[in-house]
Amino acid sequence: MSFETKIVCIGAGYVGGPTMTVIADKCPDVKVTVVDINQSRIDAWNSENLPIFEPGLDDVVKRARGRNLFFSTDIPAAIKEADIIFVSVNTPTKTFGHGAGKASDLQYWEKTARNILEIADEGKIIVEKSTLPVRTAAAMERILNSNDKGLHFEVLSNPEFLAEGTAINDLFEPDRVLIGSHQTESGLAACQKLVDVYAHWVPRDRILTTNLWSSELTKLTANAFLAQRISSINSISALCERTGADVDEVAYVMGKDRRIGSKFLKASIGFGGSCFKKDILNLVYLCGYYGLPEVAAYWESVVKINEWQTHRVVDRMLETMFNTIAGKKIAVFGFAFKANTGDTRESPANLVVRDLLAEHALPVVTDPKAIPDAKRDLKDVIEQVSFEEDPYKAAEDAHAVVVCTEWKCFAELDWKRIYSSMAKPAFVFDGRNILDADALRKIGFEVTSIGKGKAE
Ligand SMILES: NC(=O)c1ccc[n+]([C@@H]2O[C@H](COP(=O)([O-])OP(=O)(O)OC[C@H]3O[C@@H](n4cnc5c(N)ncnc54)[C@H](O)[C@@H]3O)[C@@H](O)[C@H]2O)c1
Ligand SMILES: O=c1ccn([C@@H]2O[C@H](COP(=O)(O)OP(=O)(O)O[C@H]3O[C@H](CO)[C@@H](O)[C@H](O)[C@H]3O)[C@@H](O)[C@H]2O)c(=O)[nH]1
Repeated sequence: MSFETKIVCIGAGYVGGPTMTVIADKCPDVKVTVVDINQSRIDAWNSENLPIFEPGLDDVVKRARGRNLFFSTDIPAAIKEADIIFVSVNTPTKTFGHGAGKASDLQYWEKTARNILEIADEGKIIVEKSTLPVRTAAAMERILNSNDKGLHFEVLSNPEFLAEGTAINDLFEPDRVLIGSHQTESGLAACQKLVDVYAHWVPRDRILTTNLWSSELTKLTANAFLAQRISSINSISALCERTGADVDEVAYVMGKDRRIGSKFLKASIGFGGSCFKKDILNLVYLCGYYGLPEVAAYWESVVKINEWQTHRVVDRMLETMFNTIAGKKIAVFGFAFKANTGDTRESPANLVVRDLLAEHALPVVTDPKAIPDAKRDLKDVIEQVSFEEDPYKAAEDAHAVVVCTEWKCFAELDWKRIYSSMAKPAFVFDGRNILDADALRKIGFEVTSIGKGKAE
């Protein structure tokens, strides 16, 4: 079958895989090829065992794969035939040199630009799908348009707003799709081509177009605002614990004010994931770079409060468990950074486990999806941590259970059974406020929740 439009996506990760799968599903007239340098990732995308766990993803891949959706490591062939190239490679925080610990590491990004330049023999539309510092498109254009083949590349910014665990739904029904372009004739024409792709299923009034820099900056800002809400409520959770206020009640009532809204006000042991911390630190770096130290400090505090909140978990454990947890088995319920994903990148559970080890406790990690990634993340301390698929076994003889991930299955466990197998007194630290604390107390547990002080 010949396709009118050919899309290629470089980078078959958490973003490239699901976004391209949905584009292929919704646009049967478009050929979509997802390429990656990682052979085993591509093999997994072509198998029954996809490389990432995302509810609903398997069915959509099955519908489109082999029809108009292809996964390949043949990057040159894909680049050659593409009209539109999405770049969705990783853009982690730089760990070396200038800007280390804050700035984006753009080496993977630049490599793809040079790869495209080397292989392409006609001009193409290049779409930034990765999250990037504002004004990256200018660098991309300089590299691409430095060719001596007389080719013109138009760069668009089309940041992705999906959240892991709900990616398929977020992609099927996005709040908005954002496309940034130059406001020139060729920029606007390229923008229209991408609008036409999304218009296959996204209502036109939800496809928003802006200039390139607004689009790039909006992505960083959206993540910073979401994370800021979590740090704000988490900071208040500490005050609730001292005063007898209940953070869930405070958040609920505040959220009823439509100007505030109810979402992203769930107090927790802190936000995790590959994006929030990285993107805020990038914003902090950019503010410094553009001579705005006060703005940088404002956003950096969001990350600082988050780390503080996670460290408070073991502090509170010590306070409650007679100032020592040395030699005590502690069951860590959940290692994924949030529910419904096996992703553990920047998971607060990682920090909790390390704090437990610093106190010479004996952590046992259980998680329905994330044990393989947990083992990878804890490689350096693997001898001191146990892993257990079965949460009941993880809790056997434990002095405490600490809930680190909001998996619904943890709330549905038989907590009487857990209580009977634990050392006494049996402590529960609910780092996500997902358990019925009163019911647990009736069983006999000593329960500590986030942002809930002693009544009266
Ligand atoms: N994970 C999310 O939920 C999410 C959501 C929105 C935006 N983002 C952004 O999207 C980007 C990708 O994130 P991700 O979570 O999908 O990362 P990821 O690490 O899961 O995937 C990136 C992929 O790019 C591949 N890659 C790197 N260099 C390459 C090259 N030169 N050629 C071909 N392939 C190459 C890697 O092998 C990897 O498979 C990041 O900028 C991230 O900030 C992520
Ligand atoms: O009220 C809340 C909401 C979330 N979280 C935690 O915050 C983290 C991030 O959650 P979420 O935003 O749902 O997941 P991500 O997949 O990290 O998605 C964020 O990061 C993506 C990458 O840039 C963006 O595309 C998404 O819009 C943005 O929500 C997780 O640890 C959650 O447990 C809370 O503690 N309280």
